[in-house]
Amino acid sequence: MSKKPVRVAVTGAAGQIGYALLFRIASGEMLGKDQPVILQLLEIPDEKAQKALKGVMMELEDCAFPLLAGMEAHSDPMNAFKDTDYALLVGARPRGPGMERKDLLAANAQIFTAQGKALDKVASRNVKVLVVGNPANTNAYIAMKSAPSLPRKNFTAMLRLDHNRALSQIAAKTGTAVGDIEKMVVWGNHSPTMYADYRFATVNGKPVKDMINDQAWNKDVFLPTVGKRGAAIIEARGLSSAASAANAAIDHMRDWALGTGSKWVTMGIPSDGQYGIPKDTMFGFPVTTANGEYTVVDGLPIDEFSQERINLTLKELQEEQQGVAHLL
Ligand SMILES: NC(=O)C1=CN([C@@H]2O[C@H](COP(=O)(O)OP(=O)(O)OC[C@H]3O[C@@H](n4cnc5c(N)ncnc54)[C@H](O)[C@@H]3O)[C@@H](O)[C@H]2O)C=CC1
Ligand SMILES: O=C([O-])CC(=O)C(=O)O
Repeated sequence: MSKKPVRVAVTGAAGQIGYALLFRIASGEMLGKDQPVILQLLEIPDEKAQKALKGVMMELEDCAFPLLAGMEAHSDPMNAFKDTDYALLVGARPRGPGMERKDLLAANAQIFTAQGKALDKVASRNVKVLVVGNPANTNAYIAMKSAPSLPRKNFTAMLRLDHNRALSQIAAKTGTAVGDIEKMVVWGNHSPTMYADYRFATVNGKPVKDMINDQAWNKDVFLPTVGKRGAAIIEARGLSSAASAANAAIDHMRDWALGTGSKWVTMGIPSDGQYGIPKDTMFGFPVTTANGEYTVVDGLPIDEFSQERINLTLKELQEEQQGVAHLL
């Protein structure tokens, strides 16, 4: 017997990440090739955005995806999030000319407060929320704080693109296959302060750290390359990462829903105090997942260099949180 459809809400559905994301969700790449989905798509109440969304929906129709059990266009989160099982919050206000980080934070705080409240009221009590829109960690924190009746653990931020970027850089450096690398970690904020950490990584069981054995490369090449990759893509493409961001969102949700076994992945999740990160800070941690739940890989040794990097990204996140505290 075929499975009951699940409801997947996507915000910013007519944007460039949306265009790279929706077709893959509808084809079963996120939740499995046997899981029908109903897409509940949210765009701003603007004629041009809603018209563009209709165009994307026409294309989704034209794919005749067997797993696409329904599709809705919305301009109000209270409708878009009704009974939703999964919510991918992609839509956000991008940084415009002359905008400071705090202006961006304030503009997005309004969006994510409203969306958190709507999720709180109308979503499934088991909803799995992934925030992609930047600043992703703080937006996820705001949504979580605005949804007090939902479990905190339901709210996550996307660090998976950083994780995947780190894997590719290590594969290139060591001349190995991406798929053979295990135990990569990216700590902290989705921003250039993130700490991509390959101290525990292995390739076919061999330690990557020993294969590279070059702390100067780690500090001066690897970390800046991964940390500033988003800016490098913008510089090259004239547009920010979209297909790779959508791919990371699929990876994040698929692993959360379907399980990783013993494989480590990075998720931005509200801290329970692990590694000295204050409770509720939306922080990138190594996790494994099973039965729809994630578990932090705890107790890893943190050396002096790593502690410094973790402190730096934590400080930035705390400043972002303080910047929006008056709005919550
Ligand atoms: N966490 C991560 O790793 C990454 C995050 N991003 C972020 O993802 C976000 C989306 O990127 P793109 O799709 O390239 O941008 P985009 O500008 O192409 O699309 C964003 C869409 O969101 C819509 N939108 C804005 N406010 C909304 C709201 N309140 N409700 C519903 N829809 C709303 C806009 O109308 C637009 O269609 C940006 O904030 C970007 O910085 C991008 C790449 C990686
Ligand atoms: O840098 C940006 O604006 C987009 C982004 O988050 C990324 O590519 O990591």
